[in-house]
Amino acid sequence: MSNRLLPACSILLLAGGRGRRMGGQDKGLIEWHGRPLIAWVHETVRALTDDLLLSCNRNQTAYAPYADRLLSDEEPDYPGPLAGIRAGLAAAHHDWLMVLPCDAPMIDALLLRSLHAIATQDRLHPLMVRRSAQWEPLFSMIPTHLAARLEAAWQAGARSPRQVLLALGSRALDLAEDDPRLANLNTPELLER
Ligand SMILES: Nc1nc2c(ncn2[C@@H]2O[C@H](COP(=O)(O)OP(=O)(O)OP(=O)(O)O)[C@@H](O)[C@H]2O)c(=O)[nH]1
Ligand SMILES: [Mg+2]
Repeated sequence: MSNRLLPACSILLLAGGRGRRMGGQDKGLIEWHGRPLIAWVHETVRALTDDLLLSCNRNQTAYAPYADRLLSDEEPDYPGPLAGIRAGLAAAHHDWLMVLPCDAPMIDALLLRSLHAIATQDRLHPLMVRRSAQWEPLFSMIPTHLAARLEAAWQAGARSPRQVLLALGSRALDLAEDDPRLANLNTPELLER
């Protein structure tokens, strides 16, 4: 069961950020309990897809072992995670794109299987994790046939993944606000945990 591919699902790991709160470090490559953050996420997702994409804007050589294909943003200067999602949707080989951040090392495969199972009950809409009232577009599933609509939103100036996925009719997967599997490591203090 745990080694089974998620049907029709590409996975995109987002590691294309500036890492300002980490002093400008490339967050996915920061070590946490002896390994880069991206290695923890990679270990969890590797067996789930045969189309593993990774969005990064620097250090391509270091990231290469953690994906089948690397993508980078078309626009310079870090336009935000929607740029990575846009590139991922255009590149994905499968009907669905699962989007995950590079800095959530405690994400687990059971949660990702649930996200996939619930999303694929409905072929039309994205599914986003929601914690209390907070939508989390970087833990999401997007049907790749929505690429053209996302592209239109991008061309119209949209840059917020949350707003775009809501406009595309995203459904919610409700999880507890303090669900440890979703913990994001955004600052050096959090790395001490
Ligand atoms: N492709 C791409 N991904 C991004 C961009 N900005 C952020 N991300 C990714 O989106 C996810 C969530 O972003 P943040 O947690 O804010 O990370 P960050 O932007 O590197 O960090 P801060 O500069 O401190 O906000 C991370 O996995 C980032 O790598 C971007 O401009 N392009
Ligand atoms: Mg950011």
